[in-house]
Amino acid sequence: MIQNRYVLCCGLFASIGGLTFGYDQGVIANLLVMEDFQRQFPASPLQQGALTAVLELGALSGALISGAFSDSVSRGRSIGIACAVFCIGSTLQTVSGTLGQLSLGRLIGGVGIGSLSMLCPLYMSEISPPETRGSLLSIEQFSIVLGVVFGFWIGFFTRNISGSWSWRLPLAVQIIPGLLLAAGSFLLPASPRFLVSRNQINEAQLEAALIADQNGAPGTKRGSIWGRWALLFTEQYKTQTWIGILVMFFQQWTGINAVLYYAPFMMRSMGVRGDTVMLISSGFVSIMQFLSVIPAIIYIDRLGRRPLLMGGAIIMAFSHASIAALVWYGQGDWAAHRNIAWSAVSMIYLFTAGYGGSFGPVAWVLPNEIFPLTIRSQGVGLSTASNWCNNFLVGLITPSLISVSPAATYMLFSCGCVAAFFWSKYLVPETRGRSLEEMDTLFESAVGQEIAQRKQQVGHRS
Ligand SMILES: O[C@H]1[C@H](O)[C@@H](O)[C@H](O)[C@@H](O)[C@H]1O
Repeated sequence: MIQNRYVLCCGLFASIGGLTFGYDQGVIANLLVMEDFQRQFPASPLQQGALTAVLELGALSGALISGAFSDSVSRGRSIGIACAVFCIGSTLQTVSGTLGQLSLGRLIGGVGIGSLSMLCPLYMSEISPPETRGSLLSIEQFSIVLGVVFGFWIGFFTRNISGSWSWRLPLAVQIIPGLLLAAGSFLLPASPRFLVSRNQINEAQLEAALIADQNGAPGTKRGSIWGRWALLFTEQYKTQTWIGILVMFFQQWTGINAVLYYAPFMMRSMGVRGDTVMLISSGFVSIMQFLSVIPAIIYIDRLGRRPLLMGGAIIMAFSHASIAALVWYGQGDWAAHRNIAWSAVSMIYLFTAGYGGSFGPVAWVLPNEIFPLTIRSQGVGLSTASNWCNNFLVGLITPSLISVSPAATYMLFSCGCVAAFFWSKYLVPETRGRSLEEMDTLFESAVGQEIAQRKQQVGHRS
């Protein structure tokens, strides 16, 4: 990857989008327990849940809206617009004085985040060569988790500032990456001519050439927006569409967010108290997620996507099942079962490591490499929407499940991981090292022909 510094720099820069996504997820855990925040926004448990969920619903619409419209303007311009929406939402959150304003800010910010979570990996996939596409796209996950780590620790350190700056400051900080990406987005779209001259013809060039070509060269007509959405479910493309939707479905039903959002709750039920709860649950869980994505970035293009998915699914299924057994055994009296409690905590870390090296990054890689150019924005938009939709559903049902039976909750997620294993083994084709053209043979579609034709057109015009 280092060999192609230009691609790496553009990819790294675009991955700032992931940072905004993770930051928002990381920061909320701390805000909800801050004194001044609770005084300013007294909220029932239901309202607290709604405050978390409203961002996910905004993000879900953001991903779908961008999927529909990002073909009308360049990828770079779309990223710029999404950043502007994100910054407006973040500013509103920072200055808000009522729960309504704060929720509106999170809704608007969510639309920006959802759009960025779809647009940035899409852009990254289009500029990267096949040999390093997996690693480059895994940087999206790296950025998301780096954002979670920053969000958590910034909130953790500002929580003792007196007055409303304790929570306004961490909310304001997120505007910085938003502004940075917005400013840089104007430089992002690569010039086809420039890349062709460097012998780096790939999807980014094709896209840029298509956008520049308002009338569309012969054979490049892309149909109406609705027509392209409908194409997703035709015989020719439905395999890719379902892989995109399901990889995000399984990512969420591994239970990662149940662990992230509700780990403090579980730690408390094990008798751990005070700041330590936050630290060892949210704080260290996110650090573990961050550390475990590093081997995935290094090995994803050597080992392939499927081995990572299958290996991760086994580790996660085992960890969840062990937690279920330990919790079931020890929950009656944690004080008498301290070792069991700490074994369960260590299984949470094992689960997170398994997730961080598999479904965490791979779910951001796969959807971005399997769709043909004609329907790529819509396909990636729908897959990303599946991420947010399932994220929302898991968040919605987990508290009720845990209140009924924590052990059964972990067993449910263990079953999700077992299903994810069989799905990866039997239904996911290996995309490692294949150029986007070669996806044809995998999916038996005409994608490659379309791309090859476009490349020729770009080559001729340059
Ligand atoms: O890949 C990300 C990441 O793992 C986040 O920590 C999680 O909160 C998201 O839901 C997921 O899509």
